[in-house]
Amino acid sequence: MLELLDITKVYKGQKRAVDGLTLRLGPGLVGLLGPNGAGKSSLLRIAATVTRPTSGSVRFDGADAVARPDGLRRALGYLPQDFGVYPNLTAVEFLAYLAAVKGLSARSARSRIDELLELVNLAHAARRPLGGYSGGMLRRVGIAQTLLADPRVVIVDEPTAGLDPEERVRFRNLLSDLAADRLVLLSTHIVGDVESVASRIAVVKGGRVRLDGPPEELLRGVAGHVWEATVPPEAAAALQQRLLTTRSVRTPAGVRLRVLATSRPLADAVPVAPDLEDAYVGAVHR
Ligand SMILES: Nc1ncnc2c1ncn2[C@@H]1O[C@H](COP(=O)(O)OP(=O)(O)OP(=O)(O)O)[C@@H](O)[C@H]1O
Repeated sequence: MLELLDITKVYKGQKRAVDGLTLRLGPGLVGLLGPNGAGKSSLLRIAATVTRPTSGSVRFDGADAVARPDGLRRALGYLPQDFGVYPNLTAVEFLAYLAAVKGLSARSARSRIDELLELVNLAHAARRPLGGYSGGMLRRVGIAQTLLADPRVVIVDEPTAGLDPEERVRFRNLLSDLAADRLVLLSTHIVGDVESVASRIAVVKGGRVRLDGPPEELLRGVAGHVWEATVPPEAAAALQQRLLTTRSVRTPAGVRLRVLATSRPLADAVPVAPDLEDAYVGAVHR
């Protein structure tokens, strides 16, 4: 459906933000996971036809979406990282304004907006000015906005930034529902945002894909390589320097280190089942 082929983005006088990256995407929730500065936003802006790649191509249903972006734009809902609202408008007024910008007729926009505010659980606040909304509510307005034209592709850039844990869960579930019959491409630097909901995760660093596949496959990749050992607190810092540590927790018995290693890293280390955080850290530090 959406193909990002050998994409490179070089900003003026800057290093490469995206470096020969290829992703072929179909329906489902795809998590683009990577540390700050990995190139996620740059890639999503290119996928959303907001920015052109320096080289490489974007194809939507086989057609060139760089030279002729209109087809993709019609099928697309995009929530940028820096999504802003007009604080004096109510949710209904703001969405009606955006619907008009998108060229939707006032009548179809009206019923669609009611539907969407219901979907994102904002019907109760529909007629309140956005200036009084919480961060989580504004993110949900942002999501509602992406869905105005019933898009086949939804691209959301770090939508959970600034949300509290409860809002995060609600948001994750909403995106997961949306992905039942469309492509939802979501960027984040938090493994928990995509764990349990993504059908596919691509780990990006330095503008390249370091790891890509369904979560189960990512877990299989580190199976047998994750270990835990409890070490004396005074030894922990040096060991963390030497070993690839995915977690360290202070316990009454000492510091419990979780370590990625192909063979037993410490005499009393025991093998443990991997989780996605292990796979992510492994991919980013490889
Ligand atoms: N408009 C721009 N002009 C110059 N450099 C840019 C621009 N946008 C991004 N960069 C640089 O490109 C690199 C990748 O940035 P990008 O925002 O795509 O990464 P990211 O993974 O989304 O990170 P973050 O989560 O911090 O937004 C960074 O080094 C960034 O400083």
